[in-house]
This record gives sequence, structure tokens and C-alpha cells, in this order.
Amino acid sequence: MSLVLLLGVTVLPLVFLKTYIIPYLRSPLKSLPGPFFAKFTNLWRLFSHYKQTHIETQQALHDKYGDAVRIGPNVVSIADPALVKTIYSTRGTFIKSEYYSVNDALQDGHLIPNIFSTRSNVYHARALKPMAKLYSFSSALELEPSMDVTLRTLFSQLETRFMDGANAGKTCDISEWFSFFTWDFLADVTFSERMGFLERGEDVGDMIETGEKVMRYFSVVGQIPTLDKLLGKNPHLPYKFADFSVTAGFCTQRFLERVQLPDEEKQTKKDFMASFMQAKREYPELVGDDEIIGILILNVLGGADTSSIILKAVLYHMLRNPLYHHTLVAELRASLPSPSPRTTPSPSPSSSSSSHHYPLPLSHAQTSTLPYLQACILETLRFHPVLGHVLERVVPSSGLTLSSGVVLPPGTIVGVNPWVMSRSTLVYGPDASTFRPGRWLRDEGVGETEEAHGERVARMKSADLAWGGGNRVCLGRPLAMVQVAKVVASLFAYYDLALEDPTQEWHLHKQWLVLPHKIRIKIARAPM
Ligand code: HEM
Repeated sequence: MSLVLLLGVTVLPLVFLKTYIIPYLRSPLKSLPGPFFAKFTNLWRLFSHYKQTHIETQQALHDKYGDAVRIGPNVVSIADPALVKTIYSTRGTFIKSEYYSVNDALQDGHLIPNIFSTRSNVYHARALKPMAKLYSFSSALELEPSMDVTLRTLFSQLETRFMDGANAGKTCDISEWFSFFTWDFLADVTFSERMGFLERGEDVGDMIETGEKVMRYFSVVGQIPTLDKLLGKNPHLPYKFADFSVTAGFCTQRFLERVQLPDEEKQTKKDFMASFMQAKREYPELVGDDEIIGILILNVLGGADTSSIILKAVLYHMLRNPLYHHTLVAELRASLPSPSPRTTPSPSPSSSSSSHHYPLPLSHAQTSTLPYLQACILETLRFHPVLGHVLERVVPSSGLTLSSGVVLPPGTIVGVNPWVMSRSTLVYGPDASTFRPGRWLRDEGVGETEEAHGERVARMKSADLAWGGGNRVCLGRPLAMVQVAKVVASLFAYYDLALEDPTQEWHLHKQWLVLPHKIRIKIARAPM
């Protein structure tokens, strides 16, 4: 017998035994149900994410096994609404898992975390201290004029390209245009300069497409984060994975230009960059130029695709449900003042000499009083959460007691997939798997009291992970809520929208983000 063969038959079984069998036999998670291979290796879930079947697979596993399913040797997916507030607590006792470190940037051989990726509560609290107030609701409202300008640019582009002259009736892939809008919008509120997506009607610098590739890498490699060191963060690897360098370069350039502006001109800017620079003056020990550039990039990357997903999902679900569509349009059009803002002369966003009258977007003051609009947005956030992954956290020293009485030991990775939780019949009732905006409204048909309605909505919100949770909840939520409501309200109020082919389903790219593509619509000015 050759030496190689001898080594093969003796060493390999030992390695197999040590790597897979002994950890399996000794695991404190042994009693938990789950797929057979997931008990031995994370490759099982890596492939599930690679095939983009992770959402359906996790939903089916929870249907079969209940609230706690072992989806990796040390990973447990949870679907128990009673544990949401424990895992995602405001004190942050369950820290983010190593999965998030794939999002750190590699600079000169060092890993640089950001507010989203950091696993340290100390780092997070320090980074957030000077920034938190800039993301408040009142700060979001200060940005409303800027939202209006970008929104009217969207209207002008849609009218010119799909409604006017020879272009009337042309099919519009609104999923692309919502991406162009949100990327330009985030750039505008961040550094008072759009990136040119809307005016050019294209993915400038392939930033959107590259972003999707980076998210796919994060989705798959994140299941075995040590792989990242061998792949994306390996400087010796000849192959280069997609990264955010074009977007990062764009943001850095805007920062360098701002620094060089004369002080009087700097003071005229009302955007996130101006606020970040003010934070640097107030907290010089916490905010330096690197921190500012980091949060500029995060603002665009964290806000653009997420907001566009919700816009696409609201529009798609409305257009596929004629009853909901008509109810929304009726509420919106009844709320418009007379004469309609379209007949009121108003300059085009790009040229004051234009003969076009682009409608004035509905204001936050208007949209916040429209219950059906708000219900449609809440239902979309529930039914189509932007994140399709388990939001992984690490069990702290206290352990985690499941409803079955099983205690998960410290160090176990646990988490809830928002898509799984959003289909919980315990929380949302027997029709949890149906898109129904009315669930957020008081059910007068069955005589539901104000109080009972309040309690029901509170129960639904307590399990809601559309914005994440606890100390790591989405920073951009107020801004996104104001923006999404204005866009949806204005589009449905001023335009007649219909799917080109109502039998045609959209394409969903299921990764970390669940990204809709190919929503082909016909759009025309509504008669006013
Ligand atoms: C509809 C739009 C949006 C949705 C649904 C959304 C959703 C989320 C979710 C689910 C998380 C938690 C991620 C996790 O725990 O792993 C998150 C975090 C975050 N979001 Fe958003 N987001 C949206 C828009 C925005 C916008 C507009 C911004 C910036 C202006 C933003 C900035 C952030 C940041 C900085 C974090 C990290 C927070 C932390 O870890 O402390 N998001 N978002």
C-alpha cells in the first residue's frame, strides 16, 4: 500500500471525525430539528443562499418543525414572536454575528467597520452619538424641499420618455426608474448633488448593478464569513470581486469638493454632509474626515436600494389588486385641493422656461393624514421586507430560553428572518400569507373598537422586523417613511398606472436584499 493511500485511509477519517462527527455528537443544539446536513456544515445554508431559495426553504422548515430550526451547526433560526424583543433589544445584549464583518472595508491590511457592520456596542454607541439626531423625524422633514425637486425630476423624465408625443404609451420598466430615483434622491439629500441617474435614464457607472453583485457576495459568503478572508479580503487573489469602489469614489470626491468651498458657500448647504461636518466641529474626538466619508457612503448604499425596493413592491401589489388600487387612487384624488396642482403654473425642475406643468408632490402634511395610503405602505413593509436573511445575533452569557424550555448556550448564533416572521399566523391571523392593506385599519365590519384595533396593531408592530430592531434599528426610517409616502401618493394621484401584462409576474432576486426587477407598466397623465 502506498504511503499516500495509507495516509488517506487513516488521516482523512480522523479529520472527518474531528470536524463533523464529534462536534455533532457533543453539540448542545443536538435536540433541535433541522435539515440533516445543516447539523454538520454551514455549506448547507451557503448553497441555499447561492441558489436564492433560502426564504422559501426557511419558511418551509418552520412550517414543518416549529419556532426553532437548526440551520447550521451553531445557527438557529427563530420564528417565535415572543422572542423578537429579546433578541433585538434596545440594550443590544445580543450583538451582531461575524456575518456582518463581511461588510467591513479592508484598508491597508486593516478591517474598518462602519455603523452597520460593527459588532461592538462600544464602537456603535460612539459612532452613533454625534449622528443620531441627524436622522430624526424633524431632520427628515427639513429635507422635504429637496425630495420635491428630485421627485419632480422623476415626473419630468417619465412624462418625456413615456407619455409625451411619439413616446406616449411606451412601456416603462418602473423598477429601473425607482432605482434611478432613490439613488439620485439619496445623493441629493446627502451632498446636494444628484448622480445623474434620472437625467441620463441609466445606471451611471454601473453603481446599481455593482451594488447588487456586492450584496450577492455578502448573501452567500456571509454564511461562512471566514471564506471572506480567502476571497474578497484576500489581497493575493488574482480575481477581484465586485466592490463599492465607484460609489465610494463618488462620495469621497463630493467631500473633497465641499472641504474646498469658501465658508460662506458651505453654510448655504442644507444636506447630510453639512450636518456631518457640523458634527465634526461639535465632537472632534469622535468624528474625523474618515468617519464623514464612511457615513456618506453608508447613507447612499443603506438608503437607496432599500427605499426603491419598497416603492417597487407597493406599486406592484397595488397594480395586481384592482380593488386596493382603486381604493388608494380614490383616497388620494379626493384629497387633492382644487384647482389641481397640475393646472397651477409651476416651473419644471430643470428649466423655468418649460411649458410643462409638473405636478407638485403631495406634502408630508397631506400624506400623513391618508389612512389607506399609510396602510398600503405598512402592508408592503410587512409583506415584502427588504431583507431576506436571518438577521443574525449572538446569544450572550445569559443563554436564550426557547418556549419549549430548551436553553441555547452563549455563543449560539440566532436570529429571525423578517420574511418568516411576516407570515406568522399567530401575529397576523390566518391570512398572513395574503397581501391585505386593510389589516392595518380598524375593522368596522366586525365592530372592532378603537382600543382593540390599537392593541392589534401594537401586536403586529411588536413582531415587525421590516426596519430591524433594538439598538441596531434602521437609522433612515423617518426619512424613508416620509419619502416613500410622498412618491407613492404623488404617482397614484397624478398618473394612471397599469401593468403592461397583468399575468406577468415580476422577477425577484433574493439575496440579502430581496430586489424586484422587471415591473413593466403603462403610464399616462390622469385626467384632472
Ligand atoms: C424603506 C427603506 C428602508 C428600509 C426598509 C430599511 C431597513 C433596514 C433594516 C431592516 C436595517 C437593520 C439591518 C440589520 O439589523 O441587519 C437597517 C439598518 C440601517 N439602515 Fe435602513 N432601511 C431603509 C432606508 C434607509 C435609509 C433611507 C437610510 C439612510 C439614510 C438607512 C440607513 C440605515 C443604517 C445606517 C442602518 C444600520 C443601523 C445600525 O446598525 O445601527 N436605511 N435598515
